[in-house]
Amino acid sequence: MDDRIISANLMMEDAAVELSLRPRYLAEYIGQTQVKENLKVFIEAAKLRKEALDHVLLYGPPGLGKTTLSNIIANELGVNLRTTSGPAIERPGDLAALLTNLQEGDVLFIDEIHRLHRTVEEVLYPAMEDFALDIMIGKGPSARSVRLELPPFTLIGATTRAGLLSAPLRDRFGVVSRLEFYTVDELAFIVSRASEILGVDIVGEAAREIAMRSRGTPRIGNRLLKRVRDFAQVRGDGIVTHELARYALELIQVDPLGLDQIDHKMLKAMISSYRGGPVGLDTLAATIGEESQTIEDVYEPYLMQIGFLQRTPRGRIVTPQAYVHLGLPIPEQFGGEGGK
Ligand SMILES: Nc1ncnc2c1ncn2[C@@H]1O[C@H](COP(=O)(O)OP(=O)(O)OP(=O)(O)O)[C@@H](O)[C@H]1O
Repeated sequence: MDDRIISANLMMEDAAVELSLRPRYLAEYIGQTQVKENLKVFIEAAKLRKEALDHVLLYGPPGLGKTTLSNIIANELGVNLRTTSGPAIERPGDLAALLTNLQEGDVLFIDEIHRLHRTVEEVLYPAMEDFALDIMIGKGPSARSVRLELPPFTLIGATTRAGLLSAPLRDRFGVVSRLEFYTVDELAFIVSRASEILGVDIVGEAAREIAMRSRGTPRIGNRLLKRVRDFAQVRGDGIVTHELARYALELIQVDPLGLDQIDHKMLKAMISSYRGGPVGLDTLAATIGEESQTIEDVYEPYLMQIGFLQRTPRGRIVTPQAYVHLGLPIPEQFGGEGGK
């Protein structure tokens, strides 16, 4: 179970709050400027032509706002949104049922689209390309295929692993957008906005402190805000001051760059057992008792983003910046004093 407070994955406790915090229009959606600007034009053009928007693929690490953006796209287009996920569509018939229930221009959102079954994916190709379903009727020699027309619709696919998408599926998306980690300024804005909605009294520096420790991810920012609010209510007078935010974040063991105990454990294990690397992903996973895929999808992207880890063909390497952050001497191969 992934229950780290700095996990970008959706947790049970997030669900209700996220609904209330989710921006509903592009104008309220903070950051991701490039993606937003492009979408604004494509949405406007589709509306002018009274056509369905081209299919959209959103990819990037978890918690950056793919689901939120899909809701916004449907809202801006003024159409219905149907939501499902790759693993939830077990048989081609399940997808056919979803598709035949769409109205003209509707948005179908498929989260984790890289996990679609191959047989389901094949049904999706003609649906995306020609707005048609090819259905097999009968069995054996008398079997024949019947083509069913679908209303024009927009498929939005979301994935954390664009590399796992098959080429034919990827090619059928007209718009492919990569979501990036958020800057501290953007996150501070998101945390302040969430505080307003949740009725939390917070000073600007405290929102910024939370933002700095949110690993570039709004979902984490919102979660840290809720925990800090608890401390303000129980240990303080309800107001989230800078001092209180720092105190609470220290107690919940999220360091000034948003690293938790597991990040520290992983980096330290790489340093003490493998002299900082290179170390292979599977070896690393076994050493710290985590799944390789979790390390690769969830933890590593942020450590690479802040320049603490580097991926090389021979494995992962801890960078000098990480040694400095952990308060360890920089090794000789980086021109440091090493353990001397
Ligand atoms: N640009 C943004 N501005 C304001 N809040 C945001 C933004 N992006 C995301 N959020 C907040 O972060 C929460 C998580 O976003 P969302 O559920 O869309 O992430 P996601 O990328 O779909 O993650 P996953 O696919 O892992 O569920 C939302 O409820 C929303 O409150």
